Amino acid sequence: MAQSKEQRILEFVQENAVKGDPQSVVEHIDKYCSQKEWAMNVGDEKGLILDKVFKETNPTTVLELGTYCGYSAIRMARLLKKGSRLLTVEMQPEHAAVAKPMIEFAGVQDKVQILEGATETIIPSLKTKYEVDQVDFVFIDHFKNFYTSDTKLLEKCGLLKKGSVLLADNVVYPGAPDFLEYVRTSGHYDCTNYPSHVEYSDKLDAMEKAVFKGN
Ligand SMILES: O=C(NCCCCCn1ccc2cnccc21)c1cc(-c2ccc(F)cc2)cc(O)c1O
Ligand SMILES: [Mg+2]
Repeated sequence: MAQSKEQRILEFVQENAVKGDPQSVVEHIDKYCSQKEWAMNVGDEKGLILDKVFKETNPTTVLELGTYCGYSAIRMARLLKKGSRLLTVEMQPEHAAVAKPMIEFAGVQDKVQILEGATETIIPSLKTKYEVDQVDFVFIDHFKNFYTSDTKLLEKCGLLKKGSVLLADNVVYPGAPDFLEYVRTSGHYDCTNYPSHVEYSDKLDAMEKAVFKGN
């Protein structure tokens, strides 16, 4: 079976990065995807925005929608305080199959749990099956047309508390116009836009922070 791009990224990391060093793994994924093959990691430019917002939030329970190769999960896990955990949802098995060894190579497997499946089935099971009470930080980076429905689902399932932070990637490109419309007009969120660029590109993009104001 021919190797996938995602498997090539993993191999490059395993052969060049420092095992157990999440920063080294992040740097090597960026190196490969900026110099060899483009891939849809949040990347180094938007990654610095993710770091900043994550540090400001200092979350205990983190949810990520869209794992891909594990880049943003590793980027966040390297900043997680002791006793905190990150749950990341990935619907595509071939991506989860790369993210798992990537997360293990980075040495953050004890903080990160990959949940394989669709968000619409996993989100309603977080409280019962994964012992989640509420989430402090949600990084949204999966199908762009799922951002709004999954945000509403998080609300409905009582997973958000006053101050919970949603940070959404790609709100300009590929774009999530209905999500922007919803969080900016629903009255339930305080929103901030962070202009940036598509990973490893000069195309314009942005991230949107939406802080839940409580029910
Ligand atoms: O499509 C993107 N991401 C989504 C990947 C698929 C998610 C699948 N998935 C995972 C969990 C899950 C749960 N439920 C349902 C589906 C689920 C994406 C694309 C670009 C991009 C593409 C072309 C271009 F020319 C420029 C930019 C850039 C990004 O940063 C992106 O994030
Ligand atoms: Mg993205």
